[in-house]
Amino acid sequence: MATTVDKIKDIEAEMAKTQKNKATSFHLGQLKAKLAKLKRELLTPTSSGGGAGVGFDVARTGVASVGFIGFPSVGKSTLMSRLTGQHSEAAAYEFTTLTTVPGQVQYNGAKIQILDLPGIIQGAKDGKGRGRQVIAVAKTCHLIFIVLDVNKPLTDKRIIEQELEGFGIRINKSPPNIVFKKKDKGGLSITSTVPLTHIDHDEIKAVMNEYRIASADIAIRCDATIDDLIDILEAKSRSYIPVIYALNKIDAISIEELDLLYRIPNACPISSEHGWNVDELLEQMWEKLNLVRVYTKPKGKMPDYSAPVVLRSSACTVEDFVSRLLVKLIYWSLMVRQCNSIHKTIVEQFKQAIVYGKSVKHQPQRVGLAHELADEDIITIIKR
Ligand SMILES: Nc1nc2c(ncn2[C@@H]2O[C@H](COP(=O)(O)OP(=O)(O)OP(=O)(O)O)[C@@H](O)[C@H]2O)c(=O)[nH]1
Ligand SMILES: [K+]
Ligand SMILES: [Mg+2]
Repeated sequence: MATTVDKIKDIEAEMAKTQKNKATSFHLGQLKAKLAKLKRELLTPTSSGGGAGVGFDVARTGVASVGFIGFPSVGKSTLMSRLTGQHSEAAAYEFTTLTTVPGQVQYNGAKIQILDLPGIIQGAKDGKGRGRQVIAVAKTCHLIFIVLDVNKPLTDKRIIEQELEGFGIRINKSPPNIVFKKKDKGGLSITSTVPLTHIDHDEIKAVMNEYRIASADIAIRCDATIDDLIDILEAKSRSYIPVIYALNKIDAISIEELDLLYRIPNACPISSEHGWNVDELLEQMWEKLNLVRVYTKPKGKMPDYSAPVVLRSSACTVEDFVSRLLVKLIYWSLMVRQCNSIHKTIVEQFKQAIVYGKSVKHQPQRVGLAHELADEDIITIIKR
């Protein structure tokens, strides 16, 4: 019986020899949808393999995690030790690192977890080496550093991107602006707010047919490709993750070569060994993570600027803030054995919050639990 990998190869071969035109667009749409389904099958963790495994899953700490992806010996572990002070074995031979090595960096008052990972090789997404487990860990990170050795061909960059994309990771991209709503009846209704230059309705129908979707509203609000549409249908297995290209070992190249590297978007040239430009890398990391620092101000007192509560921008409401405080409080009360004194959660006791900062129009402003906080806001919680 043909394996999933064989089936994928067959479809890719057929797509390569099919020219794109009006007559073939239905067929091509169908092939793309089939391919996406097979790839999902390949990457879904089963008891017999796939997913993360022993030595790969580590406890998550901090407000966000950053994973390192790269070919062997590009300097991932050297960078890890440089950033965190946590030693990760580095050596001149390939596959020095064999498991996930966690470390932590404290930046702007936020604890950020750093995950040094084993090197991957081309074909990792198809099950070569431990690449699948490694990329599975990266897929759960909030930011990925693609570490590249500047002495090696720049085509390595593209190969790594393809490996990540093949795993459902979308790099430095937000989800396509397509609103998809499945219905019980009424057929397919396809509308678009911009001219579609990459897809026609035949292709869309072929994809829907392959996914056995007979009735749905599809509102396309960008010049989408068929891959964008499939990304929406496969939303559960897609992760949109920011990436920084850490271009390592610049100590080994000329100034002229270095100039060229500065033109690459989302990149940061560094030397892990010498610590060159690592500050810039941390700054870029901070920007990409888009974290929200909130300072607490006890009523009638000055704000506490020494220890912000740090939230991710995807969960930064007053309620998220309060829950975080609660976690800290429970932890603290466990430490001093006062569990019984916290019988009511702060959320239950919450009356309102008084906020100063970028998230509010008036300084200060009274807000409720659903209010979204912004970076460097100051908050006072008023209890019932
Ligand atoms: N010249 C130079 N060499 C470096 C730099 N960073 C790392 N190296 C060297 O590159 C080699 C590989 O470094 P590692 O940190 O082990 O690389 P890795 O990517 O973790 O390798 P694997 O774990 O095997 O995938 C070592 O000999 C390092 O000393 C750098 O900035 N400049
Ligand atoms: K190495
Ligand atoms: Mg290593």
